Amino acid sequence: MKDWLKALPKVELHLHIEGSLEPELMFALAERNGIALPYASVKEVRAAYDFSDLQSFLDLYYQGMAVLRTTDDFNDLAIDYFRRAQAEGVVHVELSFDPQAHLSRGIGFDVQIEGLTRAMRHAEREWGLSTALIMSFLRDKPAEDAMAVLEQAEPYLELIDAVGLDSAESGNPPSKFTEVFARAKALGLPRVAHAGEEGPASYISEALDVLDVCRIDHGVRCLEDQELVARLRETQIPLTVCPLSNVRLKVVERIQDHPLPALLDAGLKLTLNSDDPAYFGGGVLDNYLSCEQAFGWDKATFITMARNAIEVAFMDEGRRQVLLAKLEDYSQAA
Ligand code: HPA
Ligand SMILES: [Zn+2]
Repeated sequence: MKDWLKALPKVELHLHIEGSLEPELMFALAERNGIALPYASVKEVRAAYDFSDLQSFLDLYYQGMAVLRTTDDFNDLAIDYFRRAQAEGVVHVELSFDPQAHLSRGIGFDVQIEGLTRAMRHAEREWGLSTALIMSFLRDKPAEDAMAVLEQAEPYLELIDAVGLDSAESGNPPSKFTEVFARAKALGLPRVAHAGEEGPASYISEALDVLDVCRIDHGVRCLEDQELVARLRETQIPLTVCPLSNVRLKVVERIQDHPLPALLDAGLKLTLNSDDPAYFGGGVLDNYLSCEQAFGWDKATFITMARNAIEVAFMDEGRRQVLLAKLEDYSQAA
């Protein structure tokens, strides 16, 4: 099954590119930029990744990304991830980035976007990997800051496929960003948002009602509201679920306790993703494998997950048809 899951054409819809920074690259970039790290070794970094909740992770996530300073750094970060992703059978990646977390360190928007989009072009050329870019707003910062970033992004809108909402969820409801998301919509940008990871089910409803999102990142707490579950089933709004992330951030205690089987039983449109692979113990394939081990899902279930992701990805219709056909061929051979 491992080989079969590896060769299954998989799509990654929920990936924070800054969360793909492996300790080895963190050290290399720190040296290149003359930055001192608070760790003596790669081993020490990995040992520090013992999180009690989302905030304890975010503290290290923002600390780690401080090694990213130049266009080359952003390029190298994304190339490093794309190389690993394609090697584990990922055929399309939607990477989100957190411009505010870099602007606040004096790193220009142009530096970030030029580095990331150079890597995206390289991935398409070198590995035939298609990509999309999601610009995420930090929900624990004022909405005015997000609006300012959106304004700054306007010259680059051609390069941005959607906007998102991430960082500390509790106490930062989607409605805080009503105007920002309305502006993004007016600019023609599709919208997604993290909701129902640590925050309540009502944040998922709010993201749908107020931000008019087309996908929910995480969304696992929807099960606390059966009316919402019915709505998600009827509309087939996709959830980008990240099981290993949920274990590492103690949203659930063990993978066996994860609500994925209940979400599946409820008829929801689910996809499997990695979130922050360098911090949570693995990429997309590891997330698929952990579900196989925990829930014993059959091939048909994994094919459905992979197909869901292709169906709801931000990709052109030609590419979507190619990937659907590729998946169909693969499932026939199964
Ligand atoms: O898992 C996450 N949740 C919220 N914000 C984030 N930013 C990076 N990863 C995450
Ligand atoms: Zn996330």
